[in-house]
Amino acid sequence: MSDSIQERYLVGYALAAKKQHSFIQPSLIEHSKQRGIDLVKLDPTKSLVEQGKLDCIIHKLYDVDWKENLHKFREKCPGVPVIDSPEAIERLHNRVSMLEVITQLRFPVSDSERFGVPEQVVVMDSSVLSGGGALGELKFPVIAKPLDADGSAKSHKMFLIYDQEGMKILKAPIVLQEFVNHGGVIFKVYVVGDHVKCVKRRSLPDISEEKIGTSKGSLPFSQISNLTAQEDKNKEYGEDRSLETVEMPPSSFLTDLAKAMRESMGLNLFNFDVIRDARDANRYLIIDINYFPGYAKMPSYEPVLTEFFWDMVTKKKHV
Ligand SMILES: O=P(O)(O)O[C@@H]1[C@@H](OP(=O)(O)O)[C@H](OP(=O)(O)O)[C@H](O)[C@H](OP(=O)(O)O)[C@H]1OP(=O)(O)O
Ligand SMILES: Nc1ncnc2c1ncn2[C@@H]1O[C@H](COP(=O)(O)OP(=O)(O)O)[C@@H](O)[C@H]1O
Ligand SMILES: [Mg+2]
Ligand SMILES: [Mg+2]
Repeated sequence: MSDSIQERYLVGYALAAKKQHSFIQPSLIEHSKQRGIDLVKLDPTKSLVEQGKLDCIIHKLYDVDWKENLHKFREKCPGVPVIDSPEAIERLHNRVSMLEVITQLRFPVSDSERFGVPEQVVVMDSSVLSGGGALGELKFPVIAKPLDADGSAKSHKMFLIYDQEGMKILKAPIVLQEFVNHGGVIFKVYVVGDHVKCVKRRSLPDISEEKIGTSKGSLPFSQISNLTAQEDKNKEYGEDRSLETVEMPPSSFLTDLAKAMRESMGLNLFNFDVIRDARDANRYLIIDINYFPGYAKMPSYEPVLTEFFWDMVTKKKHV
């Protein structure tokens, strides 16, 4: 079929400048174009109905004006898929409601693999942090994570806390989460509609009982899974740890889990971080869920995203 008679579709995107730069790559534009899909940048400040005959919208913007703009568009054009609904995305902006998704899943667990989330408590009042009772049943070491997961640099600033003294650096609201030894590797599971792809990434190294006994205070870190091997080495988080020999979790387990999460959250574009308990190889813990992550780092990102756009514009089912 020649280009002139092939039906063409319009996918509008509304993304922050950094995200646009990493996601809307020439290779993706070209791939989609070949499939009859044109990617068009939206002006989030202007009415969406006046920006072309859109067949689908993708977005990662959180301000009130944008949500209002989207809301009006959804009312006027209810048949056009908006990927995803702001209300569904919102749940991932808080590290407590994010992991409640997992604890509420009614997913038939396989005979071997089990899943859950690490024990955690949320502290809303900074004065509680200086007293001894903030941890409840949890034991040191813990990871302290900002409660808000709103995409700001601040929301990724974490601390490994070894003792009560280390708690002094923290400010509420904060989530204190049990540190689980997991062999220094996380599995990042990317979800794009029906498509599920798992990759391995570096993580914090295990902490031995001996180290727990001798370490004091706190250790700050941020976005450790995005460090290169060299940066990882320089930061002295451990030896240069090769990921190649690490066994992947069974893919059917991850696919089933991703499907259950997708349906439960009503989201199509997200990834989640999974660790495997070093003391129990069949126990997997979900520690983080991210809306619209860095897909350009996912293998085959162009064909996978193009296929997803195709499914959306041709009105195949989406959650
Ligand atoms: O920028 P990238 O490509 O590293 O992507 C970030 C993600 O990295 P990942 O793809 O999981 O390795 C990153 O994932 P992590 O939180 O590091 O697990 C987030 O999704 C981040 O978005 P936000 O800051 O939480 O809104 C993502 O940032 P944005 O691209 O959305 O700003
Ligand atoms: N409970 C935990 N036990 C051990 N390591 C953890 C735990 N939670 C987080 N980490 C490590 O900290 C990193 C950052 O935590 P994460 O919750 O994924 O925050 P972010 O949203 O910034 O990616 C993880 O990729 C992992 O390396
Ligand atoms: Mg993470
Ligand atoms: Mg995250």
